[in-house]
Parts: sequence; C-alpha cells; structure tokens
Amino acid sequence: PRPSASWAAAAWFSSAWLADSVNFVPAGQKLHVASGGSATPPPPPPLEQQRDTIFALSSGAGRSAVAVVRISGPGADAALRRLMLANAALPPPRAAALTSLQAPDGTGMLDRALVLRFPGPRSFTGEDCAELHLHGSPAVVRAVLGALGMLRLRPAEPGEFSRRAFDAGKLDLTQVEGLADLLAAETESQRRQALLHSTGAVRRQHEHWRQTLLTCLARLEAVIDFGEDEEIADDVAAGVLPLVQALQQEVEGHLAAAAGGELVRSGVRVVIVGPPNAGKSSLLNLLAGHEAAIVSPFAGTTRDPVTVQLELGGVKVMLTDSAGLRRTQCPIEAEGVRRAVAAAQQAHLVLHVSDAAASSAEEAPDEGAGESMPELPLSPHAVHMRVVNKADLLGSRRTAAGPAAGAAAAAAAAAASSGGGSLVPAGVQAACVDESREGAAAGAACSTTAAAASAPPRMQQGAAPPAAPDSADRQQNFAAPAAAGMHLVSCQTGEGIEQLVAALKQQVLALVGQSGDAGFSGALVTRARHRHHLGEAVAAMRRYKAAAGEIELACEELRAAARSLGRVVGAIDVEEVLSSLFEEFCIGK
Ligand SMILES: Nc1nc2c(ncn2[C@@H]2O[C@H](COP(=O)(O)OP(=O)(O)OP(=O)(O)O)[C@@H](O)[C@H]2O)c(=O)[nH]1
Ligand SMILES: [Mg+2]
Repeated sequence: PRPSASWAAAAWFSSAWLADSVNFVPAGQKLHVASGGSATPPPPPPLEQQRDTIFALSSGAGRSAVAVVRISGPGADAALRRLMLANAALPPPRAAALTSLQAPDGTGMLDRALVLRFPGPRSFTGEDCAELHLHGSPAVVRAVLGALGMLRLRPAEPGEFSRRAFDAGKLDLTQVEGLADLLAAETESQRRQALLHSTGAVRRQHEHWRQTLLTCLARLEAVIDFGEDEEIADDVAAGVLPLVQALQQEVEGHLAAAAGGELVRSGVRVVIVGPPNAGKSSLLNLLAGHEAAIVSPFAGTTRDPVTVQLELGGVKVMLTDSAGLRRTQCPIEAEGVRRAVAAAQQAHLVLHVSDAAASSAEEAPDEGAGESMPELPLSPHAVHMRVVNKADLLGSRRTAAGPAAGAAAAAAAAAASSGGGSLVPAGVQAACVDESREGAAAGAACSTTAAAASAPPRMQQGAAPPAAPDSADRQQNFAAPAAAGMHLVSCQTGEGIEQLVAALKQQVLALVGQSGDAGFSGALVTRARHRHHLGEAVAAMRRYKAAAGEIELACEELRAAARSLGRVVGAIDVEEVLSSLFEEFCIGK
C-alpha cells in the first residue's frame, strides 16, 4: 500500500518554495536581513494563530499487522488523556506503553494499543506529538480516527507533519525532499540517495559552500567598510579569487553529476526498437521474467508500447517494448510505430533489436533501400546498443559459410535495425522497413517464422539442423560484432542473454554516474530545483571573476551566489555575513 497521502507534500512543498520570494523566511527561523542592516527578532505568533492539533494515519492504508496514527500539536497530550482510562497515567516521554483506548463518547473500548509521547520540541514536528500503534484493521483505524475527530482535532493536510517539521527548523528543504524520496524509494540506489538527502548530508555540504562564500564576502566588505587603500584591496581580492574559483569548480562537478542523480530518482528509460518480428517482445519478456507482452509469429503484433519496471545494478529501469518499425497502410499499426519512435526519442538507452536470420546476406536491405527509409531521429545523448536476436537460426549458416558469414549476417542485421555501422547512430536511419517494397522478403521471413513457430520447439532451431557449434566456438565466431558493441542473442535458447544483461547493467550504472562495484552513494543534485539554484550560483561566481576589479559589484555577485545556495536548503541568512566579519577581523584594532 502507498504510504499516507501526506507524501504528495514534497511536490507541493517544493513548488511553494519556488513560488516564494528571495526573502522567504520559514516561520520560527531566524529573520534574515541584508548585509549592513540590523537584525530584528521575529515577533511571537499571536495566540489566536497558535497551531491546532492534527492527526493522520501515518502507516499505509488497508489491512496490516500494525497501523500508526500520529498526532501533533498543543492538544496531543489532552487527546491522549481523553482516549485513556480515567485512572491511567500518560506514558513517560519516548517510552512505549500498552494502553486501552476508549471511545470519548463512552461507547466502549476502541483497541488495546501501544502509545508513545514525544513532547516538543524533541519531536519530529517540534510540537507535542503522540503515536498510537493500533491493530492494523480498517475498522480499528476508522474507529480511532473517528474518536480523534470527536475530540475536535483536525485531520492533517498532505505533508502537514513535514511542513511543521520544516517550520520548526527540524528539517531543511533538501531533507524534506529526501524524506519524500525515501518513502517512495523502490531500488537500492534510490534508498541510498534519499538517505543522503534526508539525513542532512546535502544541507551540510551546501552550508559549507555558503560559509566559504560568506567568508570571502566578509573579507571584501571589510575592505569597503574600512576604506583600505587600493593596494590592500587588490591583495584581499587576489586572496579571495582562488577560493571562489575552487568553489565554482566543485559546484560544477556536482552539477555535472546531476543527470545521474535525477535518473536514479526517475528511473532509466530503456526502449527496445527494431523491425517487426525481430523478437523485441520476446526480449522484453525474458528481461522482465514474465509474459508482459504478446509474442506471435505475425509481424506487427505489438502496437501499444509495453513498459515493465526492472532493477538493474540497484537502479530503477523502465523497459519499454515498442511496435515493429515499418511503413504500413494500417492506421492502427502506423500509430503504434509513431509511438515507438516517440518512446525511442525519450529513451536514455535504446536497444536496437534485429533478426539475425532475416538479415542474412540474401535478405539484407540493399544499399539504396536505406535512403528511402524514414528517419528515426534519436537523441545523440542516448546510449545505443545493438542486439541481434535469433542466433539459434544462424547455426547452419555459420557451419556452411564459416565465421565470416555469421559475422556478416549479424552486422547486416544490426545495419537493418540501426541503419549504420556505428554504435551510436547519428540521425539514425532506419529501422523502418517498407512493408510494400519489402514484400517478398517480409513474407518469406514471416512464413518461415510462422512455420517454425507451429513446429515443435526443437524444430525452431532452424530448418536444417545446425552442426551446433559449442559456445566457445560461437564466441569466437562473433568476436568481431561483439567488440563493435553488438550482442548476438537468442531469446529462444537464452544464448547471449546473460552477457547482454551484464552489458546493459554496465551502461545503466554508467548513465547514473556509477562505475565499478563501489556501492552507489547518491548524488547531491537530484532535482531540477537543485540544478537551477546551483546553476545560478555558478553563474554568479563566474560574474564575480569578471567583476573582480569593481569590489562592490564583486561583493554583490558573491551575495547572489550565497543566496542561490541558500535557496537549495530553504534558508537565506545574509545576516551571517556580519558575524563572519566580526569573527575574521578584530574590530577594536
Ligand atoms: N528461433 C527463434 N525465434 C524467436 C526468437 N525470439 C523470438 N522468436 C520468435 O519470433 C517471433 C516474433 O517474436 P516477437 O517477440 O513477437 O517479435 P517482435 O519484434 O515483438 O514483433 P512485433 O511486435 O511484430 O514487432 C515469435 O514467433 C517468436 O517466438 C529466437 O531467439 N529464436
Ligand atoms: Mg512485439
């Protein structure tokens, strides 16, 4: 079951933050003032605006062994007292107590539950909190939530507990985001990355960066404030520049890894494309471990893209099978092809699957044919891998014509699916086969496959029983195409699949920025919001270099960079410049 709806909060929260102005000050946090101004303590909130007490089911909905209901606000203890027997004492802070919960309207016992209290400010929200660990049936949960409603507590809005935690300064923005990611984590890499954010590692890193900027700023402002002569000003500026440059490079390094961090969250999109009947759906089913897509000997079986979710090397992968690429008179199939092309354009990794048997020398498209094929415009940023399927059908050709023929067949098959000889096709031609023009070849391929499919499985190994070269032989025969980034496989016999999965995993890990076997520790930049603010910080640091001669302008750029870093974590304490200044310089001197 999904965690409580409160986790829609993260998205709402980030957008609320983005909408806020530069001077956004979370309630309960320090008031931020411009450098040179004076700090005014925030007024205490008026009594009538004091928070109400909220409650919600914090564990998943539905039947479970235990359900956790959380209460937060000034009325938490009073609510507990009303639910407990008159003579029962409230449990001590942070200790679980087995308690009988009673309906406040006197209708009897609600449940026998474990109750915990977390008096503020040492609680998740900073307010008085309580947790009721109930028997996890929908009826018990409903009865207890109803009872809390009777006590005039308010059901929590989505994300309201986290919002209160943020307002109380318990969590910064990256921790709130990390917490949301942690609750949504499906893979090992997502779990690790979310933990990095939720435990405050990202906040600490940003604070460290911001502190460096504020230190630089303090030095420059001292020159302005104390009107040092030009020589000293130049010396101070020369001392600050390498610090800013080093920081800029460090932030740029993290920005370069941003794509990987975002991919870990969203999942790597892998799309299988190729001509009809190449075995795309068979490959999807094999990788998914279940029959997700329909496989049939008829070309043009798949129409809608079929997506399954996998975990490769601890990374979430969305694997999509698509319609066979060809020109067709059938409007439904044509729509399928359009969707296949669209999916391939959005892919991070494209698997170009072709049929080794159909693309042997006699069936390979002629030179001119490629030009009349429509373009499959693929992102040059995507990774492209070639998969030549139905290796089992090559057996007899390999023995008849020798290794070279096999290699040529595999290469021709790859060419048929990607339209070129290189691993990463630029403006890939392709993969489309003109149904009408191809005519006889398509028909032949179809009828051959259809005959094979209707025959007992052993017969599908090929019309003439191959001499069955051992696997070492095959490796040798196809060493050349494999080195060129091709994978010769058979979805039917499983040949080459293990190697393909290993190669796929390697590419996926490379895409998220992880190489080798070292555990994935997570990226610092995992959202467009982080990328935006860090990009702004880098831009300001670049401008700082350009403006270094004009000390006031240069200071302004450093302030802008610090503000951008502050926005990532949701705090912009320009006032800290003042304390830095006093720490660095002896005023009395
Ligand atoms: N001999 C042999 N047949 C295979 C292999 N892989 C798939 N086939 C057969 O090839 C035919 C087409 O397979 P599909 O997986 O439906 O092919 P597809 O590329 O998804 O086809 P479309 O959806 O029509 O584009 C089926 O009869 C499969 O059983 C293989 O490795 N060897
Ligand atoms: Mg298919």
